[in-house]
Amino acid sequence: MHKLSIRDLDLTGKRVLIRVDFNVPLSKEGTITDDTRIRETIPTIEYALRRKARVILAAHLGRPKGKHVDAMSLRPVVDRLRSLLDHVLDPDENVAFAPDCVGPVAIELADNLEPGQTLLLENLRFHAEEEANDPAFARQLAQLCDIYVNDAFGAAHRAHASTEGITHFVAQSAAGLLMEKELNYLGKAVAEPNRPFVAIIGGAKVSDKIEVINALLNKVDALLIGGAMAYTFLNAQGQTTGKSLVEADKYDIARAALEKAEAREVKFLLPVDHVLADKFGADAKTQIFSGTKPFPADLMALDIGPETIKLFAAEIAEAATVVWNGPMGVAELAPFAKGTNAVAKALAKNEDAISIVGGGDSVAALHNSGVADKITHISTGGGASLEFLEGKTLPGVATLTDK
Ligand SMILES: Nc1ncnc2c1ncn2[C@@H]1O[C@H](COP(=O)(O)OP(=O)(O)O)[C@@H](O)[C@H]1O
Ligand SMILES: O=C(OP(=O)(O)O)[C@H](O)COP(=O)(O)O
Repeated sequence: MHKLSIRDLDLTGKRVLIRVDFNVPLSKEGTITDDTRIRETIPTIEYALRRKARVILAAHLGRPKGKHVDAMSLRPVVDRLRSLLDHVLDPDENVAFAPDCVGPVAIELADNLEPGQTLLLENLRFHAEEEANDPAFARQLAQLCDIYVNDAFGAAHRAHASTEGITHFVAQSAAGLLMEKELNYLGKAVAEPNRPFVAIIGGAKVSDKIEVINALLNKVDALLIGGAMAYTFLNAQGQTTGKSLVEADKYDIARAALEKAEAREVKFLLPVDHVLADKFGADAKTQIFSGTKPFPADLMALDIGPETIKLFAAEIAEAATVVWNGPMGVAELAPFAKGTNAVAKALAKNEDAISIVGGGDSVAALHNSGVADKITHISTGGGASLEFLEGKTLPGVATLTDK
């Protein structure tokens, strides 16, 4: 990588702001259900603390849309972070928390940090200026630090104030250890992928990821679509899908992708059966529904069905490289986790293939399926890894200081 690395810098005594991706899945009660993203950043934080940096951590959680939302506070992350840093911190040392990511309190807490101490800032996205990449807000973040490090690979596809704007107001911007690891691994894995190359896309961020599908069609031999993403495609093909999540303004993109797949002879597999539910909840009434007839109007699809599982598993068994982002259904609720678990197991079974799984919820689901240790690379980025594989320049990387 031709970008400055945290390893190139003298951190001693400096206020080092590390942008991390702590966008972890939370239970309804607000407990962290998968801490992979926090764990994966520990080497960078530890590296800085051991060199006596004054560490300031900045992150987002969820999509609060510029408002303070209690359920999306980063405060619950403090305890987990403290325990994961136990081997580095003094026994009586705590991770400090700033209730706002900018402003006088954040400045005072950052200035008062001693070398080797850590401060976590409240959710950046409680300010609309973060996603708007507002220069004045970026400058406020920059005022907190002497050096900026981006370790948030999972958010590197966003040109936000904390991932892009801030770099214009600090002297040095470097990649963290996790960022370097992800870029190195993903860069090598897909430069010359072993074929057949299969991509599996699911999840709920349809408008973000549907555009990526078009680009992936230039690279892959087969594309398997599950999760909420599937219903925009089925709808675009004329099937009515009840109350399933669809994004009607994306039909044209969906149709174009289907046509491109046909023209390029890329296998494009959509679910052929579904688990339909009367509501979004663990106690929903469910039924299996197959075929192309209209779904009952009052039901929604929350998982792929058994025939689809067979179809997808057969494709995965033949693959030499598999990239997977986005659960096949609402995997955080047990009645709708079967499809995701089955895909995870199919991936684990194909031990000869290079398998790459990315995304906050996908990785959480992978851990729940009990086969995470059989996956070649678990990435902390879903959308970010897809955009990187597609060959796009990630704004959060492009803007770092050149070596
Ligand atoms: N059929 C579906 N209908 C509604 N939501 C779904 C469906 N399938 C998956 N989801 C939701 O998708 C979310 C994960 O999607 P996404 O954020 O794109 O994945 P990742 O975090 O792995 O990148 C989960 O919260 C899950 O409930
Ligand atoms: O969870 C994330 O992305 P992912 O769901 O694609 O893995 C990142 O933290 C980015 O979050 P965003 O998609 O709300 O910008």
